[in-house]
Amino acid sequence: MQIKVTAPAKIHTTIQLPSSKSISNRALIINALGNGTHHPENLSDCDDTRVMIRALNDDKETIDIMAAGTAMRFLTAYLSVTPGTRIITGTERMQQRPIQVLVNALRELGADIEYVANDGFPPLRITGRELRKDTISLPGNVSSQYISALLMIAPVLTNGLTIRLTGDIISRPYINLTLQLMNDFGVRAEWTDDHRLKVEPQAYHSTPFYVESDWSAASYWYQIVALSKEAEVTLPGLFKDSYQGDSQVAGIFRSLGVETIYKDKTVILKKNGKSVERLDYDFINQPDLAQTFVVTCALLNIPFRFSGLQSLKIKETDRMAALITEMKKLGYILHETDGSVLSWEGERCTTEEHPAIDTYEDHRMAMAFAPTCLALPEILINNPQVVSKSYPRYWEDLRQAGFIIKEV
Ligand SMILES: O=C(O)C1=C[C@@H](OP(=O)(O)O)[C@@H](O)[C@H](O)C1
Ligand SMILES: C=C(OP(=O)(O)O)C(=O)O
Repeated sequence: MQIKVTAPAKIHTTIQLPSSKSISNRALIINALGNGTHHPENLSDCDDTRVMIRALNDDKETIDIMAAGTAMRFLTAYLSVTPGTRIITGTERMQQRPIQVLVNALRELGADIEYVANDGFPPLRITGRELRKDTISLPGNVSSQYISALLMIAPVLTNGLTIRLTGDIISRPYINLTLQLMNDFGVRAEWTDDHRLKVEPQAYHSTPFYVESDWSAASYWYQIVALSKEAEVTLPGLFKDSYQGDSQVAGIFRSLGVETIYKDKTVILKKNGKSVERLDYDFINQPDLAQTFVVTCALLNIPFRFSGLQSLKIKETDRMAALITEMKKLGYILHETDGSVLSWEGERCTTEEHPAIDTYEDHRMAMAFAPTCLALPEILINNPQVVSKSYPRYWEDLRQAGFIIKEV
C-alpha cells in the first residue's frame, strides 16, 4: 500500500496522543511479577503493548511478539523466572535483533534458555526456574532494554541482584524509567554508583497506575509545527516532569523555533520562528528522536552533526542506512561516520520528482517523513500501516489536523 500526504496551509488542532508504550510494557511486566490486582490504566493500544498483553494472558506454547523489542527483552527475563516452558519469537527482523548479552546474563544467573535457530538471536526456548546468583556484569552499550529486563525481575530473585555495567551506557533514561516504575510499585531499586545498580529481594505492591502520553510520539507534532508556516498544536496528557527521557524533545525543538507551553498536564506547541543556524546533538539518551531531527533539520536547511546513534543499526531496521537512502530521494546527502554519527553540511543532489519513502517495517520512518509534505508539494509513503507499532491513529490524527491522505 502507498499513500500520498498533502499538507494544510495552517494548523490549529488538539491531538490525543497514544499512551507511552515504554511505560505500558513496564507496568504490565511489573504487574505480572507482583501478581497485581489493579490493572494498569490507560495502556497504549499499539501493537507493541497488545503483544505484551497477549503474551501475559495466553498460555500458548509459542509467543509471537512481532516487532516489539521491549516485549522480546522484558519477556525473556520474565519467562526465565516463571514456571513452564515457552518459545518466544517475532518477525523476521526481530530474529535479526541481537539478544545474546541478555541471554548470557540470564544464563549466568542460572536461567534455562536455548536458541531455537541461530545463536545470539530469537526465537528462544525458555524454561522458568529459581535463580539464586545475585551479581552479574554486562555491557551497557548495546541495548538498555537488557538492563531494564534484568532490573524488573531482580526483586523476585531469591537473593536480589547487583548489576555492574561495563563500557558506556546508552539509553540511560530508559533504565531510570524502569527504576522509577519499580519504585511506583513499592520496590526500592537504585544506582549505587555510575555503573552499578542494586536491588534487594522484595515484593512488588499492587497499586493503581495510570500511563501518561507518549513523548516520542509527540516529537512528530513538534516536527509538524517546526515545518509549518503557521501552527499551534495542543497535546493533552503530557507534562514537564515526565518519566520519559524523550520529553527532552521540547528543549531541542526550542532551538528549532518551537516553543512549549506547559499547562495543567497539557502542552501547547507554538512556532516562534527563532532557530539556530546549525544543530549538533548527542542522541545517546534519546535514540528514538534521531529520525525526527534528521528530517526536520535538513528540511529547514539547518546543517547538523548528530552523534550517539550507534544503537540505530539494531532497531526496527538499520535506521542509519534507511535515513541516508530516503533523504537522498529528497535531495539531501547525509554522511555516516564510525557507525554512530550522521551529519549533513548542506550537500544537495537532484530531488526525485515524486519521491516515495520506503518505511522498512519501521514506524518511525513513516512518522518522521510524513511531515516533509509541509515543505514539499506532497510526499508518498510506502506501507504506511507500520505506524501501528507505537501510534496506530497517526494517519487519522494527521487528517484531523487538516492533512489530506489518499491511497494511491
Ligand atoms: O526501554 C525502552 O522502553 C526502550 C529503550 C530504547 O531501546 P535501547 O535501549 O535498545 O536503545 C528505545 O529505543 C526503545 O524504543 C524503547
Ligand atoms: C526502537 C524502538 O522500539 P523497540 O526497540 O522496543 O522495538 C522504537 O520504538 O523506536
